[in-house]
This record gives sequence, structure tokens and C-alpha cells, in this order.
Amino acid sequence: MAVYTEVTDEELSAFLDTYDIGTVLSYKGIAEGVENTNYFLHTTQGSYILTLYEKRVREADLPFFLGLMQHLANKGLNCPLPVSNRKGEPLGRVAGRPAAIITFLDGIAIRRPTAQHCAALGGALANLHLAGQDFGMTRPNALSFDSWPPLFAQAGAQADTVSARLAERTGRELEALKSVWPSGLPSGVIHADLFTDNVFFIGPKVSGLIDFYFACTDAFAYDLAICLNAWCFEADGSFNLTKGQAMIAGYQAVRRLKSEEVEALPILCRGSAMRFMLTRLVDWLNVPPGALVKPKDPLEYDRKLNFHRHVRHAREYGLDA
Ligand SMILES: Nc1ncnc2c1ncn2[C@@H]1O[C@H](COP(=O)(O)OP(=O)(O)OP(=O)(O)O)[C@@H](O)[C@H]1O
Ligand SMILES: N[C@@H](CCO)C(=O)O
Repeated sequence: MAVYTEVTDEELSAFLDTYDIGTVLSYKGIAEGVENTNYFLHTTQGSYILTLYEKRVREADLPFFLGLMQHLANKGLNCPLPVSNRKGEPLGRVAGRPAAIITFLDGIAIRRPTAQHCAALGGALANLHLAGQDFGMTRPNALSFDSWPPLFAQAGAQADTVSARLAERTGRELEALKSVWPSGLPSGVIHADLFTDNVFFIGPKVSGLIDFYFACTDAFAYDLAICLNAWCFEADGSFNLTKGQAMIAGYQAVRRLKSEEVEALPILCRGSAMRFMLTRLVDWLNVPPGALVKPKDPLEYDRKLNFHRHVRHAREYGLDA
């Protein structure tokens, strides 16, 4: 359970006094998530999420994330809307941490997506890319290629305590990616963490996208690669071509991939698998004492990386030739 920071009743009610959203009826820590502290908040005026931003979120980036959610919601995308306090500001502080209140979205996060869910997700991702095009702010991807060697160094020799020869495998892979990592691909706002827990469905339709705290300016196709990794592998580690096909077709029905994006897809999938393997590895080795959080398995992404290493063409992910 991701509650790194406990909020007392007194702290919460003092914080809510700065908002015009009624009085609290109930609040509780939310079990899901690994990055930030989240509370579900039910007041006399409705349901909200109170988020306290933790270690990986830089305070200076919060205006980008909150401004982006505002922009996308105004464009009709179903994402949370940050609530402004009485001073008209979306950001405050509680229990010593930067904090915001955002609107609650209905829907269910699907743990085992079908091809139909993957198709809907592909469409929603492309809609997000298009809706972000006229957002005025930019933010470099802090977890792109340049951040991987330092993350790897943070894990260091301890990597091998997680799996035999993981350090050697990862070092070799980083070296290989260095010479082939693409640049100059069509870019704009990407979500960068659109895993199944960050997408809500009502029936077969996407009802909401949440958790924009890795959003940044980067290649659109990298975002698609992240989703292929997160949605299209089965529990036994195999890639489900039908799901990949559905996701890519869903995406292309809204935004067509350019030939250079198609060509780069296998490398982008490898790179995004590396990114999640490394952040998971560092988290696995550094669980903060007392935190209510279950770290995610880095080896799941080590295995995905191994799959991508052998892919030569986007057809192998389901792109129709
Ligand atoms: N706007 C929202 N509406 C409804 N539920 C929400 C909303 N925002 C967050 N949640 C709930 O809180 C949980 C954790 O939120 P979120 O994914 O933002 O946390 P996180 O710690 O940043 O997670 P992650 O590990 O995915 O980065 C979600 O899985 C969801 O159940
Ligand atoms: N979605 C990430 C965790 C949050 O960044 C993962 O599964 O590793």
C-alpha cells in the first residue's frame, strides 16, 4: 500500500479549510500505487483524491503535471481535474509535503486486459497525444536514456542479489542501446506510465486516464512502446500478438504512425523495458523503512527486454504489414 506519509485528522481539516469543497465525511489511504501517497476523500460536496507528492516527483515539475491535466480535461479527455484552493492555486502543502486535490474518476482498472481493452487503450493514447499538441509547457523526460546508467550505478553490484548475472546483462544491454537509440522522432506530450492501473474502464470503453506524474515531452512512439510492454504480455512471459495488433490498430485509427516510428518501435520497446527494469530494481533494493508499499518485480522487465532483443520488425508486435 502506498502511504509514505500519514496525514492526521487535524492536518487534513486544516488543509481542507483552505479549499471550498465542503467538510470531510470520510478519508482513507489508498492501497494501489508505489510512487505517491494517495488518500480517497469523501466530502459533503463529492469525491476527491488527495495526493502527497513523494521522492520521485520534483516540486518544480508540479505546475507542468497539474497544468497538463487541466489542459487535457478542458480538451474533453477524461482525466482528473486539479481543484483550486480559495487562493485559486491547485497546489498546497500538507504534512510537510506538496499536495493537491484532484477530482475522482469513475471506472475500474482492468488487471487482465483483453484485446478489446488493448484496442480502446491504443485509441485513448493517440487521443492523448493529439490533445497535448497545443499544451504550452514542455518537460524533458527525466527517465529517458541518459538517466539509465546512473540508475544502474545506484543498483551496482547488488543487482546480482536479485538475479544471477543481472549486472552483466544490463551493462551489455545499455551499451548496445547507446549506439541505436533513436532521436528526432515525432514528439509531444506523452504519459510515460500508462500501465493498466492508470486506465479506468466502464464496460469496454476507457472512462479515465490517471497518474500524469511521469508525463513529459518525448517521442509518441515511445509511449506506445511503454503500453505494448505493460498491456500485451501474458503472465507466462509470452507476448500476445493479438493484443499488440489490437493496440497498434486502435492507435493508428486515431493517429497514423510515421515510417520512422514503425522502424524505431523494437528499439523503443527495448528501451522502455530497460527503464522500468531499472526503476523497479532501484526500488526493490531500497524500500523505505516503515513504508506501506509492495515493490514491483524488476525481473518481469528483464524477461521482456530479452524478448525485445530478438525482435527485428514492428510486425512482430502486431503492426499490419
Ligand atoms: N482521479 C482518480 N480517481 C479515482 N481513483 C484514483 C484517482 N487517482 C488515483 N486514484 C486511485 O489511487 C491509486 C493510486 O494512484 P496513482 O496511480 O496516481 O498512484 P501512484 O503512487 O502514482 O501509482 P503508480 O505506481 O501507478 O505510479 C489508483 O490506482 C486509483 O485506485
Ligand atoms: N508503472 C511503474 C510503476 C510506477 O512508475 C511500474 O510498473 O514499474
